[in-house]
Amino acid sequence: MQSWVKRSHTDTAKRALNTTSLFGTVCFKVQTVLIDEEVEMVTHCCSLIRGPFKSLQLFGSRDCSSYVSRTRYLMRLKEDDEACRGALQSGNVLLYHKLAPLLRQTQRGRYQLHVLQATDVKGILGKLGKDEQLLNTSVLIGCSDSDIAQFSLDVGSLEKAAVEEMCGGVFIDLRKAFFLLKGPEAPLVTKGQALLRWHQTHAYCSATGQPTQRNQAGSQRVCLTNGTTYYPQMAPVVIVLLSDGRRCLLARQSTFPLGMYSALAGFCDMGETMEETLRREVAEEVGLEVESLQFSGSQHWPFPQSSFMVACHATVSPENAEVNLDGVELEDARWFTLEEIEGALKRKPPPQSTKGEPTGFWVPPSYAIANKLIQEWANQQKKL
Ligand SMILES: NC(=O)C1=CN([C@@H]2O[C@H](COP(=O)(O)OP(=O)(O)OC[C@H]3O[C@@H](n4cnc5c(N)ncnc54)[C@H](O)[C@@H]3O)[C@@H](O)[C@H]2O)C=CC1
Ligand SMILES: [Mg+2]
Repeated sequence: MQSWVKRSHTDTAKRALNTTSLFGTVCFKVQTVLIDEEVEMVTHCCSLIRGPFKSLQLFGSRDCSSYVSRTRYLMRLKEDDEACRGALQSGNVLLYHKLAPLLRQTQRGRYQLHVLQATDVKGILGKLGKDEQLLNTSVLIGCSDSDIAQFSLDVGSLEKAAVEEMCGGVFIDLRKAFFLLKGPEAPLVTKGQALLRWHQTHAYCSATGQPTQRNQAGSQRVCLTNGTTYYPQMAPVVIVLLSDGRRCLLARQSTFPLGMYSALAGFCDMGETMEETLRREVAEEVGLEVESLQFSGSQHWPFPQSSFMVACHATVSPENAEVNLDGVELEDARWFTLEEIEGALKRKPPPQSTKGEPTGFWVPPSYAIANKLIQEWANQQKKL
């Protein structure tokens, strides 16, 4: 049956499919990509190639999990500028203004990410008399559960209040936004910001001083003069909760909010393993020798720049648990009992305007991986 389909049309159909989002919206994309008289033929070709639209999936993904399909889809968008531009046209866009994300308040007063369609963004740009090309400066940050490519875009060149009014949202500083958002929205908003910030600070090659050019997805930049490729980077950090079997060690820097204590953390030196960093940081900051360690999890941490936090539990012997503080970085470090930790986990952070020491110490909020380490330690101790 396929023999009567002209090869050129089959190829055109394949190209059209390659510029669509993962599922759905095929008819729309075909119509935008092709001239009218080709649409019917191409639509038929599409069904021959992929089967009916409803079951259309790229990469033969009926056999794969949807996670694998989405991952492969994103991988291709990073490699294929044209496909990425196509995905952007029907994608979801998170707006930022000078790196502050756009949130909206629900009727119950809760804050959510304000996710816009690319067509809405174009409408806003048009109304504000800006070139639609600004949309093309978006960077790819993921793929939604409904298989729509997700992008982030900084509209810092537009008037903030005007965009807020048109969108019915508000741009909120990331530190606050991170605290207000729940579930997967928090890491998504930080990823979007981190990638935009990386592009804003890597416009030039550090070897030649010449401009670098990004790919459409924003997953890399290339120096036009010497061809060096730059990729977005995170600085690796080890964060560790020390235990002497009975108590855990928390510390504070003078720059922390009043009363907050956290796990020890430190940047990896060039060439170090995670284990070496952990051992060194503990020795440097509190003068203790680690006996054993156990990996717990990891987190991208956007403050003040992008860090890749690797979280571990570690033990020291109770006989050698006397803290010898490095006063340069830390203001205080103390051993805390399970009872004290349980109290701190329940305590809410004091309002920022609070003057003087709050009554009782508190620990980082749940979105910080330090909190997870502390929770894990407390749960473990309760079992003993
Ligand atoms: N998500 C979480 O739960 C927590 C995250 N953190 C984060 O961990 C990171 C590291 O913690 P610190 O105790 O401050 O590290 P640290 O103990 O290594 O000390 C910071 C110092 O290390 C030097 N340094 C070396 N490489 C650096 C790099 N790539 N970037 C910045 N400074 C570098 C600088 O002199 C800086 O003053 C911080 O960004 C902090 O925000 C800290 C505690 C909890
Ligand atoms: Mg440190």
